[in-house]
Amino acid sequence: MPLFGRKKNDEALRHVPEVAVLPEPPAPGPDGLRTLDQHRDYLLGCVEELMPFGQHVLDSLGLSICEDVVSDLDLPRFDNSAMDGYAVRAADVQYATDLRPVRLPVVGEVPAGGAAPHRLSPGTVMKIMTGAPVPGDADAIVPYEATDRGSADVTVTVPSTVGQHIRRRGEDVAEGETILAAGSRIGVRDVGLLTAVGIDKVMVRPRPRVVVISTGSELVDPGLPLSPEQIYDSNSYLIAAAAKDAGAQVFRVGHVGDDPAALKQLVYDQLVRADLIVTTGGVSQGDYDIVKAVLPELGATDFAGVAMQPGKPQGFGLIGEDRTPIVMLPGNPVSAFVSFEAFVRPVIRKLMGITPYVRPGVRATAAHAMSSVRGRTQLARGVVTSDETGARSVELVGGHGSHLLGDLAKADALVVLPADVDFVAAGTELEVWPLDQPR
Ligand SMILES: Nc1nc2c(c(=O)[nH]1)N[C@H]1C(S)=C(S)[C@@H](COP(=O)(O)OP(=O)(O)OC[C@H]3O[C@@H](n4cnc5c(N)ncnc54)[C@H](O)[C@@H]3O)O[C@H]1N2
Ligand code: MOO
Repeated sequence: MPLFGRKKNDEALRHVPEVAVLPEPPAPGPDGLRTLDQHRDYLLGCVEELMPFGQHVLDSLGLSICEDVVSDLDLPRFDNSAMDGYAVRAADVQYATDLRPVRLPVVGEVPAGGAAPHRLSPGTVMKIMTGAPVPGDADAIVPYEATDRGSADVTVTVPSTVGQHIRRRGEDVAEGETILAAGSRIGVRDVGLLTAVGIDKVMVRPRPRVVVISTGSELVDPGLPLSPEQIYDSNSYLIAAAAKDAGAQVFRVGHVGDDPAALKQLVYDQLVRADLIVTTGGVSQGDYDIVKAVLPELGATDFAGVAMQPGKPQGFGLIGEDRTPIVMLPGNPVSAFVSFEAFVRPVIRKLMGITPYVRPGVRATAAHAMSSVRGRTQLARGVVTSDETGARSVELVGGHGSHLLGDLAKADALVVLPADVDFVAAGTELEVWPLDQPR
């Protein structure tokens, strides 16, 4: 059943937009496969950053800003007190001690938010609260603790120096200063700074709306009973969680059975709210691998073998009237996850304008010998440890099987075993992709 009010008919579903043409895909190697880097770069070349728009500053957390932000204000805005106490002329109290206290009349009071008098006469003081503007000609603040806290007169028993406990106008941020450069990602502390200079909206690239669909007639939603031949749909949750972690606004549609018409209708229905669609399953050689069969009817698609393990069968397309990108991942759960890290996360980062699109890996030495498959970049699951000097080593968790979700959950990194080796000796330096690093 269609999920949205948009009118649909068979005619629309039969229509493959004429504009839907993909750029020339990378040529496969002699083994018929393209490399991981070639495939990722191809996908990145097929998608564009989302258009920026003005967003409330709190909703912009984690998003990429598309303008330089210049402060219209000095911070602090005016000279103000760092202490509750008395605004004084430092010269009047520079020699005050317990033995030689200085007594001065209190001629007024400045609360935070109160206007400061233009002038403090010599030989007088004013009560002042933290954050209140410093009266003209006052050049030091005497905290309550250095006085008898008097109201009409005050006795000062500690000497003061010029500038003491005064926060100077513009000493933190100067008017005209660039506080955030275009292309930066807005962090928690940026939200504090932006609002401190009075900015409530910023131009940012939005969170991509990512629709996640899993395919397979064997799938059942978690929480429901299973018959003996069924399994729970974990992929749609795993990929939805990963997309959320990457910064997307996720719509987890859930699973659809191996029914071509139902899949086509479902994907078509979702186009209205998708900046990116991610499916899992149905891209291999099986008799029921319907994604591969159906998606070309909705736009231009590219199904290819990538020289990686897991994650060899991959699909991509630009579908529907808006040429919405769709990434079609293999169904084995570890394959789907690894493919997400290799291809979908960079695509999401590009849509969001977050650079680098590909998160850089780190180096770690192999803690033990590792076997691999020559001709395929292996993305094995590993655990990284660091010694007291910060040097990292990595050991593998579990086997290479792309069904080993338990092992995947124990891992905290993907270990890149290069395509040109079938064996890695202990102590070899390897690239690893940390999984639990900040977005
Ligand atoms: N004759 C060949 N068979 C297969 C090949 C091949 O080259 N020739 N490639 C294998 C590889 S590698 C992979 S990866 C898989 C990919 O297959 P599909 O993308 O078509 O995925 P499915 O067949 O739908 O499922 C594979 C596997 O994963 C389980 N699965 C699927 N969806 C979910 C889900 N949402 N939650 C949990 N588990 C899921 C499914 O039950 C299967 O066990 O093809 C190989 N075969
Ligand atoms: O290449 Mo498949 O993705 O190993 O399991």
